[in-house]
Amino acid sequence: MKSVHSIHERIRQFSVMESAAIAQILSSPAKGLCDKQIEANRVQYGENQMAGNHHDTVWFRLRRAFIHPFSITLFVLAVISLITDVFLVSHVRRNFTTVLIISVMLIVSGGIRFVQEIRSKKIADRLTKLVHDQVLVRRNGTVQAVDSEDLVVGDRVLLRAGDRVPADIRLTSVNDLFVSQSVITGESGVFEKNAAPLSAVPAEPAGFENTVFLGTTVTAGSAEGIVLAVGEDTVYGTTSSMILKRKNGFDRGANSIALVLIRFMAILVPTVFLACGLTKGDWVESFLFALSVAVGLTPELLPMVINACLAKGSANMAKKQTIVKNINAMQGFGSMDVLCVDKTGTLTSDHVQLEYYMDILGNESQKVLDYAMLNSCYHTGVYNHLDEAVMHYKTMPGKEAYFTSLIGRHEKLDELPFDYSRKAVSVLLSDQTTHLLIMKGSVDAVLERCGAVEHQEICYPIGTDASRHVRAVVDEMLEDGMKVLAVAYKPIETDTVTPADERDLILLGYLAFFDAPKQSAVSAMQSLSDLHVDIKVLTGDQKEVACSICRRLGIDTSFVLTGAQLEALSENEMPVCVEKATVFAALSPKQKAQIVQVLQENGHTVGFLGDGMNDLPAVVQADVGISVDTATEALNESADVILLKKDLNVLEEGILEGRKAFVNMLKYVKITASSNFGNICAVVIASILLPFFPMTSVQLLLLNLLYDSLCLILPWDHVDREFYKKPLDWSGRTLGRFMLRFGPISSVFDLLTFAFLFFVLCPAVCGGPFFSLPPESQALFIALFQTGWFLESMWTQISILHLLRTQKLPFLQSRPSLPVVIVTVLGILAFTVLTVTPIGRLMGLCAMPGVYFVFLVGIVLLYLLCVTAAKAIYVKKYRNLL
Ligand SMILES: Nc1ncnc2c1ncn2[C@@H]1O[C@H](COP(=O)(O)OP(=O)(O)OP(=O)(O)O)[C@@H](O)[C@H]1O
Ligand SMILES: [Mg+2]
Repeated sequence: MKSVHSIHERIRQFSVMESAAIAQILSSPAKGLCDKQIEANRVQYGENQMAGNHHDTVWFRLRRAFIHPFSITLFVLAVISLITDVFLVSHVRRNFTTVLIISVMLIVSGGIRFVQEIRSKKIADRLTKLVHDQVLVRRNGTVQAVDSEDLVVGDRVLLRAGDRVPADIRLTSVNDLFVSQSVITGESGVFEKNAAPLSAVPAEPAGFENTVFLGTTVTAGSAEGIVLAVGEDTVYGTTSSMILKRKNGFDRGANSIALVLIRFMAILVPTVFLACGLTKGDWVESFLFALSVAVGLTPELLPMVINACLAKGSANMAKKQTIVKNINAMQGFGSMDVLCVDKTGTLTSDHVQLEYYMDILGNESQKVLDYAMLNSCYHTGVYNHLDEAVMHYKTMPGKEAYFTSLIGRHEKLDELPFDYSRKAVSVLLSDQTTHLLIMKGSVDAVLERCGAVEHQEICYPIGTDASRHVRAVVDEMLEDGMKVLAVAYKPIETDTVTPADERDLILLGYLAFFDAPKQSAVSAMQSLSDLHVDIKVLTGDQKEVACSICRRLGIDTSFVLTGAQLEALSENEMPVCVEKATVFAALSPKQKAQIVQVLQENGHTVGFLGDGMNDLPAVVQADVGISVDTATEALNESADVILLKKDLNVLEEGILEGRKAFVNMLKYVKITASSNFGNICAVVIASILLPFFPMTSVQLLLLNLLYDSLCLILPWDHVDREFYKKPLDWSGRTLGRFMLRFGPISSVFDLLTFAFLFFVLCPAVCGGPFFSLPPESQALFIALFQTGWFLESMWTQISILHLLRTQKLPFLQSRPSLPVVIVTVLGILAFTVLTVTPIGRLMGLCAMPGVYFVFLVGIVLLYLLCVTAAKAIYVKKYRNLL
């Protein structure tokens, strides 16, 4: 096994070399690789893909379609029958039919699976293409955008703020490059990188100051570098399986379902084996029969039905502006009961406007705007809506020349990029005569670094009095829901800046941004709360602004928690307070994630919708991380779901689709498992009482396969509103009770059928009770009995599907979709006809006398009546059917 951090030898060696030497060794000229070299390097150093993606090929799907417990059981049966029916018997008695039938079943079931898998894969591929990661590289002398998976060692990559680093890259030139590499090293905070060779090879990834690693994010600046390692050779590739947080809610649910079924099997299968073995003495046949029972009990098409439901759901969501990147997150969508959102763009319009630029007393001031413009223009961090709003002034008619000349007169020397814990950004500029440090940021962050205030070109030392004045001006704007930033500056001698220089600044004034509350958010929130999804607002903005906006949108602001208050909470208070509050303000990125985590620990399935770099930790932490397509690449890369439009209404539709897919999955699992369980119980009893097997292994498997194939239509079924008006639980928790309530009812009717067949119908047709008959008539007796049960099982299973797919009266109050009706009706007809065809005869089935169908209709109706009553009791007791 590889060590936790395995740094590729090439990266280690090259870290101490000049970049020109590296370029020569990797034959990577300054104008980039040529096509021939790209292919050569791909062959030599490999592709930029992780193992998981590689293996998801057509071959992989083919293997998955054909190798699983169901097909293996069939295969074992085929081999055994090959030995007993073909090899061990004389030439004349040789019989290939069973082997043939089983082989056909194998191919058909694998084929259906395969087609379905390929369809799902196609949908998934199409969706991921929509959100593909693109990188800028220099190739053939031009700069072009390519998929990050196409990168090869030796490529020259260009990086900008907001990018997710696409490979392990040695930097060749940098421009104030800052990266956040917590994915690799676990340390939070941003680190500056440079392009100079190191003096010695460091031991830890954190020490490689001239290398950026796959998976880390560029928070500020820009750079160019040569790719040294791709795919699994990267540090991320060797550690990702350990570090990457898996969204495993889905697997957890699937496992808990499997566990319930395994428990049932563990009891039933040995019972069948022993019962048959002891009563019939044929242990080999009993073993095969028990094996088929085990297979019969599993909803073996479950993975396929799930895939089909999820793929169908995600395709529907794509039509509604929601792209599901991680298909397993669909389940999260179905069970999500708390949705955390940020403020800008979600609750407010996305167009933030700079409304006022003013001095410390609140009068308009051109100097404040000029300094803000210089700051926004020259810092190279991830741009957000605030910078855009400032820069917008540059394009105003008549102002362009003024601002262009202002910016032209200044030259940038250095910067301290924006980060969400400091909540401020500084740039160091030179205007030929002096060096000027200009800072803009949250009022608190800037004010605590100021030693003086400036009014009409005169500086006054800051006193307690001044800060009270400052507060008065700012508070008024905050109350109106404005976002306020402070601007400060100081002349400085040096050519570079460090955080220590950010003190004794002179406060110049404020910028007030207006961000109108979005009226459509009100109705969206109402419909989300109708769907029982709680909304919580998590913002980095000040409490006053957040409250003002929330109040205008009708969000409860009676209990608001700020970042500082959150920090002061004890371990016991935390879960209670987080549960109670609906608005959280002045949060750091880490606190956003912390809140999501606390909510998860409280038992919620949490979604998080955000669009900034500061939302990244929370998006990763959430069960469903949602971002917007205009968000930075790093965020989109980590999100499970991407909205093409940042709008809560879009999300509501997504949630509904998720839940519908989910209901159809649950229908399949619960209905199939319970009717299989009922059948198996009847088999156990019958095999003890009867002198022969109530059904052959092959018949049992065929019944199972036919029924399950019909269920493949379920993803296309309508879903009743009652089922999706609340978040759903994906687990085996209620599966057991569902099976135990509905399964035995079907067993009772199976046993009634057995009695009718054994004591009435078969003796009447064959001319006497079983034991009094000669062997040929006994064979007919058995065939009639087995066919009778085959039909009864099939008819009841299909009709029960219609009964249990809804809480209401089937057909009258809740209609299944047309495809479901067609498939099930045709299914019943086809399988009934099958019993009189030559294929049916090969499987030991035979034509039933007409009178049996009269009995069959009667017994199915009686069965449906009983289940309807049981359903009413079940719904009354547990309030929900599925
Ligand atoms: N470009 C910027 N320059 C200076 N300061 C900034 C900038 N962007 C944000 N800030 C400061 O950081 C704080 C938090 O940022 P922001 O309001 O974007 O957080 P947020 O959680 O993303 O908010 P929202 O919920 O509205 O999206 C702001 O209130 C502001 O003080
Ligand atoms: Mg934001």
